[in-house]
Amino acid sequence: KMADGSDKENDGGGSCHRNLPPNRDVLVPRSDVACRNDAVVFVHSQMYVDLCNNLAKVPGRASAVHGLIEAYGLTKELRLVEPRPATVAELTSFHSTDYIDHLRKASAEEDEEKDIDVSEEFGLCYDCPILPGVYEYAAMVAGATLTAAQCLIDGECRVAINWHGGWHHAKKDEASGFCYVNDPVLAILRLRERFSKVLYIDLDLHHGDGVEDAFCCTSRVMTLSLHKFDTGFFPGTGDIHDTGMGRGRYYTVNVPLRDGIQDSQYFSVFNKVVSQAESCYRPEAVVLQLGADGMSGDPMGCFNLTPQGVGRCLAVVLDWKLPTLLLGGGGYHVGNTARCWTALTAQVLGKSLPQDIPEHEHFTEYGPDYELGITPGNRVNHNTDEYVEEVINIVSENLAHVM
Ligand SMILES: CC1(C)CN(C2CCCC2)C(=O)N1c1ccccc1/C=C/C(=O)NO
Ligand SMILES: [Zn+2]
Repeated sequence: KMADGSDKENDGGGSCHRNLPPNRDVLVPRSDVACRNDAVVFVHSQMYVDLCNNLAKVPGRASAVHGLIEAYGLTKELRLVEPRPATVAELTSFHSTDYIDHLRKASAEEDEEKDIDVSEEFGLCYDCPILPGVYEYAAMVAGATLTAAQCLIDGECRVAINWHGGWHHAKKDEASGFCYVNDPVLAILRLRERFSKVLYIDLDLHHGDGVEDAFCCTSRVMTLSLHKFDTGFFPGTGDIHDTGMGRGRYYTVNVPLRDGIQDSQYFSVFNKVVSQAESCYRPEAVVLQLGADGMSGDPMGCFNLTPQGVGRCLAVVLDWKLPTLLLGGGGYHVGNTARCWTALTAQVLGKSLPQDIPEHEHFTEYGPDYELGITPGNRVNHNTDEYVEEVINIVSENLAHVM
């Protein structure tokens, strides 16, 4: 049974003629669902940073992110909570037992014994090589995200952060896009035990396909992704007309964008779409994936955003005063990813930061300017105002079906 008495299967959702008991969802005053504690939980341990450093796709990124947050003195303002690895039971609340068993066995093998063609079947091949220890890494990242979600459920905080999570491509029984375990899905399933409606927002450059797939048939979770959508660009899903299925129809929102978008246009699209989604869906909790591979200077070289632009999007979400889980994701320029997530961490804390990067272990990553801000490049923007207006109109029409 879910928190609101609905069954897992029967989500009691649907469009305007919802058959929910009227007095459950409408009359609950919003203050009841937001917690009164304004602490900010930050999931961290040295072992966790070391694990992420060695096994995540971008070696050394975890310690650069943590190092900059610490160098700016923000860890003193955060409530640091140690992560613990997710249990098999937690991992299989979404992933298949076969897949998790395979991941665990393959991860334990030494390199030479690995039987490459067997690992094909679970998507564990080229993009997602089975590195020794990848199971421990994936279980710890999932456990960290679940730890953050639990803090929100227990009212320990209003915002909880795990910058080393956000692996949004992993599927029920398949690794994908270098994501082995889908920690956002696990967190949403956990939040659903306490909150009847969860809004997932994905601002990574790539479409959040794994999370969308997990919840495409239910109205209890709305997934909303802004991403690059172009022929041949990974993962290839996230078309504007993909709006979910069955009871989940209209509760999947896709905002496909082109190369070169900058802060002002991105914020304008975000603000119109996400504000309408919040006001018609009225979620009780939010999961926000903030992958930083859309930053100007990222080797993906697609979007042309800065931490300031994403910060304006974050401000809209924080203004709702709902339990909010912040996750990382992509981000392949180590310095810019650290700049982005440090700036966002400070924003959550209501702290303004000096532009000069403080002296610290990773100082050299920030040359030649050694400043916190990122300036947008002067690349061509393929998002015409007409295109953006059309996208907003189509998404807005779809959202009108959500009551
Ligand atoms: C292997 C990495 C993850 C790194 N990378 C680039 C970055 C700069 C140099 C290589 C990719 O394009 N990758 C991918 C390869 C295949 C499929 C997906 C991705 C990325 C997914 C993602 O970011 N989702 O949010
Ligand atoms: Zn990405």
